[in-house]
Amino acid sequence: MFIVTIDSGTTNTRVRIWQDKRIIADACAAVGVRDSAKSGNLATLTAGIKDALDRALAQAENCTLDRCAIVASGMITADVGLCPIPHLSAPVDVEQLANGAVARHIPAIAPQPIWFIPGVKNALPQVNLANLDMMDVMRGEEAETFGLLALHAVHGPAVIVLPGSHSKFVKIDRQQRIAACATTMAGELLDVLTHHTLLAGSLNRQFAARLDRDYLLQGAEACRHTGLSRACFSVRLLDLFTDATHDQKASYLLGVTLCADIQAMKQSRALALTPDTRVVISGKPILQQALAALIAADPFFTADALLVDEDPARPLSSIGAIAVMEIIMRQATPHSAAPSDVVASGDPL
Ligand SMILES: O=C(O)C(=O)C[C@@H](O)[C@H](O)CO
Repeated sequence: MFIVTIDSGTTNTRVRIWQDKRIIADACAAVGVRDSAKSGNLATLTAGIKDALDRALAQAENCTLDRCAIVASGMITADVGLCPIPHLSAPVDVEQLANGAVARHIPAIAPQPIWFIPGVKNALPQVNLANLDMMDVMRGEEAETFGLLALHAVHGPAVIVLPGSHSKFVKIDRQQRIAACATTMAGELLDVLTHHTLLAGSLNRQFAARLDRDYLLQGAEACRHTGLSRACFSVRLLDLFTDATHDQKASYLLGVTLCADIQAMKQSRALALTPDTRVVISGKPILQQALAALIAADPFFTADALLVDEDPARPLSSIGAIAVMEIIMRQATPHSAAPSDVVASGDPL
């Protein structure tokens, strides 16, 4: 039996084919829900996923589509995705995630149903301005979270940090459930500032290759003291009036943006962090090191953060999706696709 995992976000989709817990083929497509949101239909997204699936299948020896179970996670289950599913309300464990998965026939992609994993939201009966800070959502990171828990000896209570375009801070409770999360737009912010503002000139349109800890901490301090916007402009001043290197300027900007992340994590009423809460950081090494350095320098925290390595052979999103798929296959859940579940790519959203 082969398992195909489809990890589809806002701009990119990755298809991997697995056999015996090993990736035997993979392909990427520059499509995501941004395409369907822009066009108002699913044609580009569907065609991109199908193309990536075909390319992956062409690499996979002895594997044909009819021998595959297919499982998908990410923004693909959002209102502008291939299979809109409401978020499950936290707390959610991996079994509940599997029970909430929906099978849907999408003949333009595969003859068999695709299992879609729902996202997770914080439990809040009604959202208003007074409690907005307690609300949060994720789609895709729930699979990554359970992937991380499957691979590493992390026991709740803990907060798992998944840095990305949207950084997620995911609270795990004692029962190894997702209890709540908080999202920031640190990755997108850093990307926009580095590539699409005046700072692009000061930073040569590049992120830091190596972390300069002093500049990181100074950037964070400036953000705390003068606010995000002024601290960002200080990168230009470093460029105009000092001989700071590229890595120093880029580390400073990293400190500015991540300072706001640490603040979000500490202030979140949904995460309810205490000084001794275990913080576990995944993601790119430079982001891990930067967040760990900011936590080490922050008197609020009494414990060092734990860094977990990313293994390209065992991507968290796929490991989590496979854990969900294995539960589905074990249970042989009867709620497979009804005829009304059939989606055609030309359907309007
Ligand atoms: O659930 C939604 O609708 C989101 O917008 C969540 C988004 O932040 C993703 O988690 C990014 O990966």
